[in-house]
Amino acid sequence: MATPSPSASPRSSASTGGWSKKNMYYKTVGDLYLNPKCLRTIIQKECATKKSDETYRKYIERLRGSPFSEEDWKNSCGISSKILETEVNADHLDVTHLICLLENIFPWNISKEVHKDDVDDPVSKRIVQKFSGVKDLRNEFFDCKTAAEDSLKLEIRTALSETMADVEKFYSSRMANDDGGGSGQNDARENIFLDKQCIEDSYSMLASSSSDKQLKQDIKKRVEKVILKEELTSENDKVKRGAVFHQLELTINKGSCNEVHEYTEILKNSEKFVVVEGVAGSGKSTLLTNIILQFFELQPILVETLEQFDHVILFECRERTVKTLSDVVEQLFGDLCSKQGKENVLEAILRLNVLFVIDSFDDVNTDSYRIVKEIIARTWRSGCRVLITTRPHCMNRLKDLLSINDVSFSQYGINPISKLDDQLKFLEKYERFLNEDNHSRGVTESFKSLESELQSFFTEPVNLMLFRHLHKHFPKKMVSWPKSMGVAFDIFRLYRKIAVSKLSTPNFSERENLVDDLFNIIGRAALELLHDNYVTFSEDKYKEIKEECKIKGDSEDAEKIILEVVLKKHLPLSEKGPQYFEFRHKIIQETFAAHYIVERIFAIKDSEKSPINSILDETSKKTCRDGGNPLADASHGSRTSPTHRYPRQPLRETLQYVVQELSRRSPRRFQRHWPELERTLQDTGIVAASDWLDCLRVCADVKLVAEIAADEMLKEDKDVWFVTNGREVATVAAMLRYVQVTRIEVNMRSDDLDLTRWKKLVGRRVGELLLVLSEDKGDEYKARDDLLQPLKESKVKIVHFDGCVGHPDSVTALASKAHEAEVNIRMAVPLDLSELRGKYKKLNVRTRKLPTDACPLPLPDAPAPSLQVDGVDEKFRTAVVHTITLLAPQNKRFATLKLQSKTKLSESELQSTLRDLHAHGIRTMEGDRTRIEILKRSGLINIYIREALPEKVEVIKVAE
Ligand SMILES: Nc1ncnc2c1ncn2[C@@H]1O[C@H](COP(=O)(O)OP(=O)(O)OP(=O)(O)O)[C@@H](O)[C@H]1O
Repeated sequence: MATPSPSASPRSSASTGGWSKKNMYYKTVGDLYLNPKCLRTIIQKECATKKSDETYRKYIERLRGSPFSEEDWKNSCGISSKILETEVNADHLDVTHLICLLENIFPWNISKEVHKDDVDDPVSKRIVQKFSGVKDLRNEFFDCKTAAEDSLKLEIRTALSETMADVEKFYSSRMANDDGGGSGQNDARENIFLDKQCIEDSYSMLASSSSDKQLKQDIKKRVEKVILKEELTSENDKVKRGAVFHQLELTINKGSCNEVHEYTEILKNSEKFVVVEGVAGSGKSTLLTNIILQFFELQPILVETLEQFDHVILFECRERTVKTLSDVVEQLFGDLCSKQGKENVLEAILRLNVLFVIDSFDDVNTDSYRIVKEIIARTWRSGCRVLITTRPHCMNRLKDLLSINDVSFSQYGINPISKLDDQLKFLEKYERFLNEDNHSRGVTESFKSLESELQSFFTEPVNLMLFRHLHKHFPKKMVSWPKSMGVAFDIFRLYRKIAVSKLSTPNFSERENLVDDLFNIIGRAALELLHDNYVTFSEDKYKEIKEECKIKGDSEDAEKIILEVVLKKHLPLSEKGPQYFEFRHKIIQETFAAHYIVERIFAIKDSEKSPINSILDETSKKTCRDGGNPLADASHGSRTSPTHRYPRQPLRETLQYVVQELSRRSPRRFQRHWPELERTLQDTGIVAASDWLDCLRVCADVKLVAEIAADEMLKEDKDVWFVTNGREVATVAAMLRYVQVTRIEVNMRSDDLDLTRWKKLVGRRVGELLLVLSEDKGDEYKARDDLLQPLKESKVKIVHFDGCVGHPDSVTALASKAHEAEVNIRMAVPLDLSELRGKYKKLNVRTRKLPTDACPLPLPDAPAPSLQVDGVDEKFRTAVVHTITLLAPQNKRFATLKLQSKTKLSESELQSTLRDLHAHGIRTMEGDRTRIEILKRSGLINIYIREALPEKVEVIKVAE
């Protein structure tokens, strides 16, 4: 291994002149990457007769001449059996699986005389053993980083070079036997071994402070040029992304509730993979670009632990200009790659701490899917991490891919922007940046004046952006905007208006007709591209659309303007990479395609039997590109109608927008075409309950969709429906029209709950309801009594309530519907809870100190309630005793008593408090003896008061 020259010392050790421990560590990690590399090359040689689409299981079965029984297969391959059953490419296999493959292939190749001289004392067997040895050392190294620093590193290197030497000998003699030596031998060597020196040199370049700085500067310049700003429309409204970025919240789903996190915590945990799932337009790509801008210090760094990465590499799955991961690397490190070779540079990069940022897994094509798999396989045991986004319907597919590769990951969802305050902040940022203060007041005022139900439709950034644009173009119409969840049709109307305004033809209706003709062409192109799974397309395709528009358009200008309005040129990060084109947003492509289908439906004669299928079949016939859709089979497999030539999965959202637009424009036509539409939706993979729920989110006001979603939920025995955000309030309310289930569990921030939608849900619910209303930290005593009022007139049965209550009417509402319930109340003001008597099986009350002049408000006594006093401060004794005695039930018995304080309370004060309470006759049912318990982590204090009062009250600290 070459020793780095002083000039190439990495930046972290620039002052000391030597390699830092971190860099040595990653250098060794890098060496270990030669191990799988070498293994893969051997596999390729040993599998010379394997067909490219043949799985390894099938290949081994072919070698042995008979299929495996399931048991034999599992015995032969153990944990690798699953992946070898489906994988066809060694690049996607990790060391464990590669070794297993070699173990299974060598014996057959020996018996089949591929290695005829290797029968006695087989060298191949020793090679496999040696690789296993390196693998064990490698695992030890990764599991124990401290030990890895010293002797282990040496051992690894020795074992690795011995293995390599054996491999080289083994294959060299074979090559010599095969073709008499000469050039063949060298070729064989080159195939097996990467150029270590080049890797070393690239690594030095990437890791040394001066050249790394230069490389980063070069990339930074391109990032600045390509992603620092976003062009919103063609109307000269470029914004600096950092200035308008709304701090999104992320959620982690914990069963029935969502845990909310700031987006800045996204890399805080240590999982190798972080998956961010979000509906169309929820801000996934924007989040990633924001992280990239932070990494290159084009914005202040807020994302925790981002600084620990040496490089960030962006890969967009909709890309079609690269075929391998080394191509992706070449896009960024072009010069270095032309000197050292892109594969060597990639190997060097994998020794560093690199964050791979992969956007839109749902858009993968055959090539980009291969690259994603390569990233998974090659970053599995390195210092690299991966951040990947997807729309929800491909989440399961991504999960399968990760789990088949044994990759653990954390999964976040993007929280909808539900609070009015946040929605306004989002809008204001854009207007302030675009320097449209007066207009801004207009936009935000206009938004404020919308009915709250309408406001609650704008929970995705893309919708809020649309609101801005619509306000600008249809200011008067905003008030009368229809209360449908969908905005797709409005997107289309907006673009039509912008396009019409760009034309110079004096006659308005002529302009409109021209735009309609041109949008028809663009809509058809949008559909054809989506049909073939293309979100980005080449310049040739762009020119083709342009030519067609030219034929239709009266003037060349018209077609130019319109293409500029709807499409955009995508600038690649790489200087030399080919440019490509796309719609301004995928949603725009989808809405244009949907509009095209709807227009065709309108134009078709009533007698036409299956208009939607005819339109789609016609599209299939026209398109001849093989867009490759690796997710199609797995995500809906047998659900795809065998009668269609191509999978229709890429049209999933488009057809949902068709439902939305058609039902809005012509309920009669919609009813008539629904049976066919339903089947077509199924062909796109909308089959399971979760798929229909997804569809319902887009068209919640479409009764037919709600009915199917509800039915599917029941068919799948989903007898408890969970509601964790505003979207689910709407979808569950829609389904409740048709079906009642055993229980509905609502667990969300009260701020995210829109009153109008909530009233609908409560009004339609008959039966059990679990209601947990949480507040942001610090706001635990903010009551939303308005949310409890609708309970009064409802037919719900509250079985669990957790929330803050601030008015006696809310207690009455709760008491009227609670039955055998667990009730956890935070009292915002002193309240009489006696109405709850007989309604609960457990009552936990939290309160702050009551005012000195408050009168007694005894809690019900059976079953004994629990009480927690929050916000206890240093001089607490009197106030705490006063509060507890005022709330004590008639029999003075509490189940438990707790105090919560932000500051450390003095033990003697606590002991005196307990004595005072004892003197007032207060007792607790829990606790074997009188004592005080301080919980170490939370600081919560349990007070146990039994009859016997020891002279010195024990204060003990316990771990939770
Ligand atoms: N956090 C944000 N702050 C400000 N604007 C945002 C934010 N997120 C998204 N936007 C705006 O909304 C638009 C749509 O967002 P984005 O493209 O990131 O959504 P997406 O989830 O990646 O959509 P898709 O799944 O359709 O690809 C962006 O072009 C941007 O203008």
